[in-house]
Amino acid sequence: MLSSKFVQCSRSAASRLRGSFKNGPLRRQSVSGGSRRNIGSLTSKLSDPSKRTRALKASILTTTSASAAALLYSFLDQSPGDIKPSEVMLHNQMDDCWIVLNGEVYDVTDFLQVHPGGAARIMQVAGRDATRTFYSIHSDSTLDRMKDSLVYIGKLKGQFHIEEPEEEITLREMRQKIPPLARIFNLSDFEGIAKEVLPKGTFAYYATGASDEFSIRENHYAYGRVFFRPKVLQDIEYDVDTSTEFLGTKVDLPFYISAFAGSKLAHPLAELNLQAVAEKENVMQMVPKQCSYSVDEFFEHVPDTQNQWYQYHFDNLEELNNFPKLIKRLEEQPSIKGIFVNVDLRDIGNREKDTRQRSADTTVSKELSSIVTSKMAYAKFTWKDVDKIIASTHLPVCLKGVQRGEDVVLAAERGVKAVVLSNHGGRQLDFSRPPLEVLAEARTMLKEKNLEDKIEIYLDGGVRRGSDIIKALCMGAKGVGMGRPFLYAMAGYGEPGLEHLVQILRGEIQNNMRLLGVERISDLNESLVDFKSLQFRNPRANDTLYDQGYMPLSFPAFR
Ligand code: HEM
Ligand SMILES: Cc1cc2nc3c(=O)[nH]c(=O)nc-3n(C[C@H](O)[C@H](O)[C@H](O)COP(=O)(O)O)c2cc1C
Repeated sequence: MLSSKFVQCSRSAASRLRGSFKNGPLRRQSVSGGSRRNIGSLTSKLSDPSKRTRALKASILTTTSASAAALLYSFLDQSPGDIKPSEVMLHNQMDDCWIVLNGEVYDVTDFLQVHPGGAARIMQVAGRDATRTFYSIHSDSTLDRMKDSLVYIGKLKGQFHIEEPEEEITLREMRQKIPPLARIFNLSDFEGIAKEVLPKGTFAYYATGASDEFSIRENHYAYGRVFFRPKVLQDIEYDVDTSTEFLGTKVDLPFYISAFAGSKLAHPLAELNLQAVAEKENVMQMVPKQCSYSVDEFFEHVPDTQNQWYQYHFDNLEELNNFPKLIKRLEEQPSIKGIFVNVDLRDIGNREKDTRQRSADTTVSKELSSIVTSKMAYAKFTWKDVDKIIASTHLPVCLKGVQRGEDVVLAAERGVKAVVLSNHGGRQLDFSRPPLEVLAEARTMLKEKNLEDKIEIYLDGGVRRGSDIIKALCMGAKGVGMGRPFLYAMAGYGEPGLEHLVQILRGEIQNNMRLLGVERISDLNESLVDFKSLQFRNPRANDTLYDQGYMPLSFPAFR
């Protein structure tokens, strides 16, 4: 029998948002209660002499007029509840930064240095009302969770005059003309639409690779170097079976929704959209650490019967030390069938497209454009830590971001249950090889050591067609992950877009299987592909005459 929780969750993400949350609908939280609670400690922070000096110094740096200085002095004495927008606007520097959230003014100067999204993101709204920007990215619980890291200044008096930016007006108009889903034939179509309906900055954040973006392109081109060797005249039914097992869990399709930050920029319901579609289609969802909802908020909406993995990475040593606590929480969550820990994040990749776009934003000062996002010192994380994690849980422990055959062998020898061959969608080390190439290498090395059955191999990056998925499975992958296609589909069309994406891939996979002459996923094998050219990387020489003459395939037209 279905539990009431299951019934609740089988509805669409949107209907759930309208009122079925156990603790009331997700909405902006009024911070007034919380901020009052914090006033004691915050006032004491303000009365901290070093903070006063810093505020004073910053104001002298940022203001030149005597009246502005007078304003500052008056602030030092004032009680919360009467800070004018004009005053907030004075605090818009790295060493003196205020923002407004839900009508409350916060000093975030110190927080800038530790903000997981980097200082530059906050500086784009320094001295301004950040509410809209903040909630377009963060979960409703983030503010409550992090309040102790901010210094509360007081209540805003009046409002900021906010003009709707021109870009937003244009995007709204584009959305009114968006092609119907019936005109979306493939995953690239979603990308073409997302480019037109997302703010430039958001699209750049999604689309960016690292440096010169060789890896991001090669991820995809590698699939173009593998061709099929179909078997004809096979005794197969038309109704082919696309189901398979991931780490012993039955799923209906051989791909999964990979983990990615920033879903809320694509759609307000963010990961709940993904969860709803994954549940409906019995597709594996890898839940990201950087989810738009807290762990408890999110799992409240996940039925016990759903299949999910959890992705985690260690921003700092504290997170590594606290991991056993999180593992306990994940073990209590029946939907979680595996933990995937990133091993490709010793530093953040040089994501130039994203950085360049931000620097082009006229609202960002020159000084700011030189600040690179998220220059974080990720925690040192070694094979010994992997051993400890494996020993601490009964959940399968898996590694995401492995990039050479030798490391797959090491992982198998140590009891890691699965690896994802991935270069983070080309966002980390440029010129790291396409995962499809690493797959071929890893399979050979595992075979040599008789370790083939000890570990499952998944891969992600550049997968855009059902045929890509089939090729990877033929070459020995257990399943294939995708990131950007889901973000793009969600950005244009929300949950129906995601549903459409799954249907497109299902159709392509079934079609390919029939034409290859196989009935089941387990029938896919190396004899069905010719990958002799896989190693012949040719990062497409610029054949400009040819390129100009070639008529490219086009995206759907706007109405
Ligand atoms: C409005 C200004 C802000 C912007 C534009 C912004 C942007 C971002 C972005 C883009 C990320 C994701 C980082 C990544 O993908 O690598 C992030 C993460 C994060 N930010 Fe902010 N942020 C802002 C203000 C704040 C404030 C005021 C807080 C604290 C109250 C905060 C707390 C966090 C936390 C905890 C994370 C880690 C992910 C999470 O747990 O949600 N941010 N931020
Ligand atoms: C915008 C964006 C954010 C991402 N954030 C994360 C993340 O937080 N954790 C993670 O393990 N991988 C993250 N990834 C990488 C994806 O999990 C996946 O490896 C990659 O998207 C696969 O390439 P594809 O986008 O070409 O399918 C992110 C990818 C994108 C595009």
